[in-house]
Amino acid sequence: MTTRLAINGASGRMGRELIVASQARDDLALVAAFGAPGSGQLGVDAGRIAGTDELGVALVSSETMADTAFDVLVDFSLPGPSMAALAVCRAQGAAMVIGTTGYDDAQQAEIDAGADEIAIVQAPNYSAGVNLTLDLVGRAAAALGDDVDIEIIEAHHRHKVDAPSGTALKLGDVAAHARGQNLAESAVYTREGQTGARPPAAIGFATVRAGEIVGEHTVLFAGAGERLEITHRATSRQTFAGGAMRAAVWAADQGAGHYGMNDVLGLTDAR
Ligand SMILES: NC(=O)C1=CN([C@@H]2O[C@H](COP(=O)(O)OP(=O)(O)OC[C@H]3O[C@@H](n4cnc5c(N)ncnc54)[C@H](OP(=O)(O)O)[C@@H]3O)[C@@H](O)[C@H]2O)C=CC1
Ligand SMILES: O=C(O)C1=N[C@H](C(=O)O)C[C@H](O)C1
Repeated sequence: MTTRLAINGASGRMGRELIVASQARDDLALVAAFGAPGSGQLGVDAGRIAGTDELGVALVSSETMADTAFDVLVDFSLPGPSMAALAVCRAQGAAMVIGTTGYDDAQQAEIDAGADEIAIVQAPNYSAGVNLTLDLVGRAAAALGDDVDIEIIEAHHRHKVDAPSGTALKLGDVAAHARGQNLAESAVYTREGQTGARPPAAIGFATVRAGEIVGEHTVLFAGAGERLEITHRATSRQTFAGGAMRAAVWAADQGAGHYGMNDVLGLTDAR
């Protein structure tokens, strides 16, 4: 069976990669490409936007989303626009694959509520490598316990608008959970001036924004006389796009629920 796929944020960095990745699968048919209402690329063929052959699907304003039928919507846009997309998916009973990061608590609560009605896959990172990294970090944090200091360092391109990255926050959440801590109570997002000594249970975050770095994450476990570092480096956005396409096909077959990439990949411990 072919899944009818719609993409929100289709002319963005990830949107263009999603268009390309959708063409590599014969179980997906791209039926709609949505962009910002004011985009100068409205009306342009999605294939042309992505640098491939014409696909016969033009970029249209996301304000028209409710007029189009699809089985699954893949959203890599911004938190605000993805909330509007969520409302359309709920109204249509379509599944949603959420790649967008940077939600506030109220927006995340709306996503959680939406998952009572439709299948939602939400992951801050759709690469298989990062999802295995989450598993490894959970195991390392549990094994090393309170004897080590945990710091998370992430680096991304200069265009990224949210910090720390969604992946860094998820890594922190997994590490905190594995040590019986709550990330909200342990996280240290900034340090400047007379900070005082490091609280032992702190989970620190450091953010780099530079050039065109696709996405790099290191979790540092520093103890007495040794240091363990677990690093993932994405070198192409195709790794995210391919994973999101896999999630889209999977989501189309699921009942209502809030799923992660661990469910799509069949991993039990990773998120
Ligand atoms: N989960 C994962 O694996 C990954 C997640 N991400 C996340 O995906 C998101 C997008 O990243 P990226 O592609 O780099 O960002 P971009 O800014 O390149 O893309 C976002 C797109 O959303 C569009 N947009 C803005 N407003 C609307 C609207 N109202 N309706 C529809 N589309 C709209 C923008 O259009 P315009 O430019 O015309 O304003 C733009 O094309 C980020 O949150 C990022 O963190 C990124 C990579 C991997
Ligand atoms: O904005 C990006 O580019 C990325 N965002 C995601 C995040 O916030 O974790 C995933 C990836 O690292 C790229």
